[in-house]
Amino acid sequence: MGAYGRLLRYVAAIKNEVAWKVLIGLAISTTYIGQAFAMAKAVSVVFLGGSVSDIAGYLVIALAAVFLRGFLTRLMESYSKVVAAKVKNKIRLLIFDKILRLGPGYLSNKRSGRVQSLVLDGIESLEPFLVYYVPQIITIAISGLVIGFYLTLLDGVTGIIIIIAMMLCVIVPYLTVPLVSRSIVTYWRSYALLNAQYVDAMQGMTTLKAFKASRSKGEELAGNALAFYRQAIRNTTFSLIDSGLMMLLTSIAASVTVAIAAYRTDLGIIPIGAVSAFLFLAAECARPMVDLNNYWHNSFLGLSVAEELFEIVDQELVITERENPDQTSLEQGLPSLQFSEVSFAYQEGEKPALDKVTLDIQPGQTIAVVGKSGSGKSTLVNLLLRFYDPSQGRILMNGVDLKDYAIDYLQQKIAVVFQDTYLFHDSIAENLRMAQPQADDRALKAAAKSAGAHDFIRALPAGYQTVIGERGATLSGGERQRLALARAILKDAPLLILDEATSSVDAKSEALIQKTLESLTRNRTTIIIAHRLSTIQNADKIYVLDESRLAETGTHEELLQLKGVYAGLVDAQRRGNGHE
Ligand SMILES: Nc1ncnc2c1ncn2[C@@H]1O[C@H](COP(=O)(O)OP(=O)(O)OP(=O)(O)O)[C@@H](O)[C@H]1O
Repeated sequence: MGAYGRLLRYVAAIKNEVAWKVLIGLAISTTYIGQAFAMAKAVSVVFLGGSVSDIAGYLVIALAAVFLRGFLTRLMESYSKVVAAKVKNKIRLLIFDKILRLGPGYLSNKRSGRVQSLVLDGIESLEPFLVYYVPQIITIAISGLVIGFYLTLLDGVTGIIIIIAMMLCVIVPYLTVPLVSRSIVTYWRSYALLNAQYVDAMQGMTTLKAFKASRSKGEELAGNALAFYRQAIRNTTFSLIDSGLMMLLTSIAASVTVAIAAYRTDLGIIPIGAVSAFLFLAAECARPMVDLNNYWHNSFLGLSVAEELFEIVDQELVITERENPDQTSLEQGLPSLQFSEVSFAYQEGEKPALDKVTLDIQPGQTIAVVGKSGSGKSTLVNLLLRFYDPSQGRILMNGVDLKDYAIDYLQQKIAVVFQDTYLFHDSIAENLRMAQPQADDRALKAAAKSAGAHDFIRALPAGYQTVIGERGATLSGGERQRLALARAILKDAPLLILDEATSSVDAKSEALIQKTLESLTRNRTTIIIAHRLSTIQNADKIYVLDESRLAETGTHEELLQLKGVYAGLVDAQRRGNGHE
């Protein structure tokens, strides 16, 4: 079990905490042993005809052990929670960091609900193994050996029997691993599937309602919920059978030990006083075994989840940075950009999204990229941001290959307004500050004014402090776009990319934004991707993509004269707008 061994490395990372847990665990075991020992002594004294006053001291010790155990158990519980929070947080940060480094390319093939259940519930399920099982097995090994050794001193044969029985209790649960693990893996998969479908349904609620598909989606979810429920029951059944067997085994082990001790006493091999020691201490050997088995069971889900988590940890980074990457070449004036014979396909062997595309953009130019839907326009942006690397050809910025830049440095120098604006469930101010965390309120307002967003923000109940819901759900499409534009303006980067940035705003706002853009693009290199061709007529150069290839290049007038793809697009748009 590879994941099992690798998880132990995470335990090594918290070895001090584990050591403390073992110490507290040993202290708890000592109270049990002390209590059992005192009771064994008391019973021996009574057996040998002693009075209540003769056993008073033992009873006080037993009582003190009970109180001390109560305190230690509480201490152990709260300490375990602190350790658990710490280790889970560490693993979550590790996974989150890796997913961020893998980038959008990795996530585009994953379901958000699946990733969510893995990072939240999945990591949560590692707790029993990391925080409980491992320290418990160390505690048992030490306390069991001590008791076993002591009992062996009392009687070698019975002592060895109890040590063997304890070892069996540790080993036997491993025998049911294949059966139980299969059941738990299925349980986890059905849970993750249900979660993914639920998140999908919630996100697509409006579509489901609009297409009257909510009933059929609901039925599908109910079907999966039932499958999950059945799997959960099956799982519990396996678990109960297994822990029942374990209890039976430990009880048999304790009873057989006591019976053997009693028999050997009867034969006169061991003294009568030793039987009571076996009576109480054999039960003490059995008790932590049952706990251990429970922790083992609870660990199972985590062990199956760990395999998936390690898949992410092991996932090779497609986008890498070279050693000592360039972090200076974008400081020299406005950036130029050269795409030279760039080809790229999202999936190997599939039709390329870009096919031998060559662009030459001079510093400070405003260029436009147009083309039919699916012609590859947004893919250019994905490559510029290094979400993906070209499969062939090179992209140079200021004469340096994008692959030679530090990724953070490169991305800092590019401000993008994406086609599908993403706003977070936070205040407008914080959403804007994502572009520049130190920006003061005046800078926020100036950016919002330039993007034509200030007036609508002011009209909101809490102004810039208004929380706008997930994906900016409480705003209109146009308002979301204006905020995204304000965010890009605030970033103040030398390369500005507008991917359909004004497609959802009304004519009045667009006129205002166009004016802002004119001043904004004056001291920047700008790439505008637009469907509405009226917005890019003044671009220094227009690149026309068709079927992933660069079909035409020129100014608006030059392209119209060509009477090719661009002229066709303009014509189609005019007719669509009723200008014919
Ligand atoms: N993440 C992805 N995984 C696989 N294929 C993708 C992905 N993103 C885009 N594609 C495909 O790549 C091609 C180019 O897509 P791209 O988004 O660049 O087109 P576009 O010109 O920007 O289209 P639109 O104008 O509709 O936004 C399309 O065929 C599209 O289906």
